[in-house]
Amino acid sequence: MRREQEYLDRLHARVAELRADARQAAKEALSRGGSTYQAMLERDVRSAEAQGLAAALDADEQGLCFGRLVFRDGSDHHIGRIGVRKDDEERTPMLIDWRADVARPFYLATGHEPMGLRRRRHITTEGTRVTALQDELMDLADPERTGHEGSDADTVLLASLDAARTGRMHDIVRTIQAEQDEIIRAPRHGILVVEGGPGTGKTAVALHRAAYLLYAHREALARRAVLIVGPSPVFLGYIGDVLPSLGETGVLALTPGELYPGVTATGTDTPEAAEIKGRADMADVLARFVADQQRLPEPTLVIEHDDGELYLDREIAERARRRAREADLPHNLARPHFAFEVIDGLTRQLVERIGADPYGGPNLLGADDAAQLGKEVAADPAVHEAIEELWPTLTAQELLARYLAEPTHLSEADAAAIRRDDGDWTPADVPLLDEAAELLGEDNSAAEAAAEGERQELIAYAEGVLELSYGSRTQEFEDKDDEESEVLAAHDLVDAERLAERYEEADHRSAAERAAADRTWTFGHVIVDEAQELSPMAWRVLMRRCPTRSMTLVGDPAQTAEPGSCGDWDTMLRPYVDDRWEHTRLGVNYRTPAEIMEIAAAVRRAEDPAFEGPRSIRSTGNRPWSRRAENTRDLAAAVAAAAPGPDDGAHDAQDTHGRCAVIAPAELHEELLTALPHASAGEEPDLTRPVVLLRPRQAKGLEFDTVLVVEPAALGTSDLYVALTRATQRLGVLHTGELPEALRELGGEA
Ligand SMILES: Nc1ncnc2c1ncn2[C@@H]1O[C@H](COP(=O)(O)OP(=O)(O)OP(=O)(O)O)[C@@H](O)[C@H]1O
Repeated sequence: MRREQEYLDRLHARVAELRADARQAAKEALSRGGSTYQAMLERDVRSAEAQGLAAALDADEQGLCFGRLVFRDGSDHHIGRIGVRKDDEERTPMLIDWRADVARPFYLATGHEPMGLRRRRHITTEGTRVTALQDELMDLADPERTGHEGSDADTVLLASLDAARTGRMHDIVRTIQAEQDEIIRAPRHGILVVEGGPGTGKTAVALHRAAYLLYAHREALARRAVLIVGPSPVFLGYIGDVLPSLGETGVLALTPGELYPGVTATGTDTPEAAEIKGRADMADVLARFVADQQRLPEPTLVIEHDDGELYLDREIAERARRRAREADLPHNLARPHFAFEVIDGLTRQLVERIGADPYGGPNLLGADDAAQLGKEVAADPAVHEAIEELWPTLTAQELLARYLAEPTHLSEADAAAIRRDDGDWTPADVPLLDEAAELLGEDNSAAEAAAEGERQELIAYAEGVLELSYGSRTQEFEDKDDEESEVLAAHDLVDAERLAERYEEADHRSAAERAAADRTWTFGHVIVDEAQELSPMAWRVLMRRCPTRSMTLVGDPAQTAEPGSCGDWDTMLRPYVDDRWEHTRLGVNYRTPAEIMEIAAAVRRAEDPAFEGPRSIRSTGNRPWSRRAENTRDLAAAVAAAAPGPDDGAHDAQDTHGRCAVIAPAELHEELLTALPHASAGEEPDLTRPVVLLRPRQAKGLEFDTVLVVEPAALGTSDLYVALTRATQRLGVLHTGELPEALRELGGEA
């Protein structure tokens, strides 16, 4: 213990040095200029590394070093959440990153397959103090004894599973299990599906996989960033500490409703509307709706022009539309083709009329005259108004708002279900907006004009500076150097352009930050949690964000709650990769004790007799209970009595009370809050509070020491299954009406 403590003290001293260095390096890396692709790449990689290191070093109190591997060949390594090297010539490793190959035996070695190990040590720390050692002898012939042998890795695992929850997810680097390790380190390319029941560590594995990939493919991923998609803002908050504690910051975490930059989906759809909007057919429906915007004049549009009336008739418009469509470009980008053809058609009309030879001879106008007329037609605002009427420039938002106000190409009932005149965007609108943006094409002209404007301003500024210094010269000098000064001005102009370019390069945002603002960004890897919930339209968005199809999808079809989701993996993925995706399964439930899992599985079995839940790794001896109340007010009082009171507070992460969630249908929240004024509730409740009141959907992916499920009969099977499996220790069920059959056997409160 003493020797380990001394080692750790040296390690922490070194980390303190590195922390200061990393902060400085992050600053320097970001301000580094350079115009070449390589320089920008290096900057991104360096800054990601340095920022990550700083973040990981900040988190070092949480157990920087947690293991030690002693090999038969005499080599000996400490394992930790990041790699740390000495400040000597060889940069000798002091701590090996858990992701390095050398560290693998820490997770995989067994008595049967010792992988060259003599001894594996688990080091437990509190802050910077070593509090316990557990040694596993891998070589029974080894005569050395330390007095810490006897326990095995499960002791460490079970202690971590039993610990009180803090409302924030923690990393599991100390105790990654072999089946999880395989998934975490699976090759980057291709689609990997990780399926598993509640509590099997899918989220934990997905996050550690992100950390592993960022480590193993630093260059590629620091530049393109990793996208993590999770079900709700509360969930993203819950998992938000894990990657920074592992030193990784190059990750963008979004909910499916946030995938369209600039749009916040605050509205809600009926389940029916969400299902319709999520159907794969909607891509085709929107494409047809875009084509509907490319109209023909009915009747002929008459345009007052200086040289007489112009008739934009069906024939001109039809030809122009055909030509524009042949260009096979998105709507907004094809518009110039349409405009060109219309102007051409109208000019011909004018030429034929003005130049007509009354005696029937050839047209009297020459090519120059015709060109001049063409220019005038092209400059006429009335012509452009007419073009805009027939082929409007549209944003995705405009198009979708138009569509939702009057949905077409759907059955009457479906159209009625999604019709909406105004109101906020909903999560189900987001994939439609993205689809619309694809169909319309990025209309970058405004952004480009703005960028060009900015560049011109900089050039003008540089010229202004030049003029100032030029003006301050003596007259004599000016006269003499007239020619040269022009050369000088041109020279400075070039510099001004360089300046403008550099201005663009000095974009100090990280790749993840740039990705957040850019709809067309493509990520180096995409991780989707609760992947079973996504609609076919949402998959289209994610596949566009990841053309390399380097993806990890985790989910549990048995927990599917959204009406419009794809349901099974094959339906989800076949359209994109046929059957070229890999399927893995996690089968051990680390969260829910056996007593609770049994009840939850019974709920599912009522619908599907063949259902098998994941196997719980532990039991707690706490029997789940139920309690009936006469009416809603008594129900609320019973919930309040079962939940921790305002003074049993969990005010810091170290407390032992843990966290309690009350999971209840939305209709009951008001009443429950009167009885539980200290509970955190609302759209984004604070999970670190001792009591949290949640709707069933909000509870997805989360976990608590104690869970109180209220009125289970009001929840659908899937929501109920999710709610029941959130507890790590205790479960209570409170109700007024009949219980679902699977819960009727529950005894009373102990
Ligand atoms: N190897 C491990 N060591 C320690 N804890 C683990 C390990 N694997 C999983 N856990 C813990 O088990 C709990 C459940 O993990 P996680 O939330 O990742 O499960 P999940 O499969 O995503 O569950 P759900 O589908 O119910 O949301 C978490 O507290 C996680 O930290």
